[in-house]
Formats: sequence, structure tokens, C-alpha cells
Amino acid sequence: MKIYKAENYDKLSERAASIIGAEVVSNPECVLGLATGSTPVGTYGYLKKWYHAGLLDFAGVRSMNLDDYKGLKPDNEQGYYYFMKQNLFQDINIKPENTHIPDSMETDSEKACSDYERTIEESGGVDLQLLGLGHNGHIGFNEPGEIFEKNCHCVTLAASTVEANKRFFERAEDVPSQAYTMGIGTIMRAKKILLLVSGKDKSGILNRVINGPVTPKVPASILQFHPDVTIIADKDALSEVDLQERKGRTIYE
Ligand SMILES: O=P(O)(O)OC[C@H]1O[C@](O)(CO)[C@@H](O)[C@@H]1O
Repeated sequence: MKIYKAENYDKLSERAASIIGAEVVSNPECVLGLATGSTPVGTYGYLKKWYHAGLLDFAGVRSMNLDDYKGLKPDNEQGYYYFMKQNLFQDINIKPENTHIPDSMETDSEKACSDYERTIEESGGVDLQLLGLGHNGHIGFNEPGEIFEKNCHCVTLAASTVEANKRFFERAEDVPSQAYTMGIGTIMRAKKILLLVSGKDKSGILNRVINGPVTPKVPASILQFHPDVTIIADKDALSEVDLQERKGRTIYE
């Protein structure tokens, strides 16, 4: 596990974009696993900037998003396809047919999830998966539970997730109660993983992710077992994290 300490959110975003940019340059047909939420917005900002500066070319890149709410139309402003279009896709030259996200309008959950898992497999698998961290340790929409879900599945969102995400909706009742998400197994099959964490309010959970026991009660703790995981966190997010030397851990200032 590599842990980068970033001075602030902007430096975190720049560092994350440089890792994604390096992937795109070294493998122009790479499969990027992308994330929504507020944390990666700055990273997408740098990718757009470097694309416009002629440093990055996304013409051959394919993308797989982690998750989407079940039942929201693709043009719904709270839907994750809309989010990706607004925050990244419309400003770079990725081909729309190369961008993938679970089918939020598919009412048959099993079909939506098995179709998406197949799409990922047929792409050859995710080369670099970007992740944000939920306050309860969720990654994608994998909420704390009794088991690590292997594949894409339909989840009922935790009350705390609905609470955290209601800021994006007009009314709390508008937050969908269910979502389709890559499973923990799907995420762990990515060749490389990049987890971004910002803010003091995530510090306690980040410490459990990095130093705590690996448990489905803290879904992101499974990342301790991934052979190629990089965490970029700002000072605030690291304020309660024990960063003592450990085997397999490298810390970059
Ligand atoms: O980056 P944020 O907005 O704190 O969200 C953290 C996580 O929560 C989600 O938005 C889902 O609730 C994820 O998509 C994201 O990784």
C-alpha cells in the first residue's frame, strides 16, 4: 500500500490526476474505473485541463463507473451518468460508446447487475479503479454488512448514505433507496486501485480502513489485501490516522 500525504485538496487532486494521466499515456486503450461523489471532482478538473493542453488523449480509453442509483433516468441531474458528463466526459474526447455505467433504468436488478459485470469482464477488466470513501467505509455503494459481495449487485442504501447524499437532491425523500454497484470482488479485480480521501470528517474511518481489521463492517478495509493500492489523502483526512511503518506500506510526503 502506498500512501501519499497531500498538503490540501488541490494537491490531492493534482497527484491523483497525474497517476490517472500516467495510466492513459502508458496505455492509451486502458479501462478506467471511475467514481462519483465530491472527492474526485478536482481530479477530473486536472484531467480536463491537461486534455485541453494537449497532454492527454482519451480517444481509445474506456470507462466503467462504479455505481448508479436504481430508477433514475440517465438525464436526471442527480444520476451518475449526468454527473460524469458534466464533470468530465463532455470536456474530453472519450467516445460516448466507450463509457459504461450500470443501467439505472433496468428494473430487473439481477439482469442489470449481471449485464454490467459481463461488460467489465468483456473489456478485459479495469486497469485503474478510482475510489472515494463513504463516511461508513463504503466504496462504490458497498455498504457495511456481514459479507464482502463478490459481484455487481443491487443494494439498499444505508440511512447514513441517504443522509450524506441528500445534499444533492431537492428533498431527502427524493434520494433513491436502492442502487446498483460493482461488488467488492469486482473492485478488487482491478489491476490498480486509487483511493482518494479528503477532510477531517473522514479521518476516523480512514484510520480503520488502513489500520483496522479487514472486515465487511468497514468495506474499504479489504483494500489492505490488494497488491497495488494507492491512497492519496489530504492532511485533514490523515489527522487521526496512525502512519507507523508497517510491512508493505510506503508513505510519501
Ligand atoms: O466523495 P464524497 O462525496 O464524500 O462521497 C464518498 C462516496 O460516497 C458516494 O458518493 C456514495 O454515497 C460514493 O460514490 C463516494 O465514493
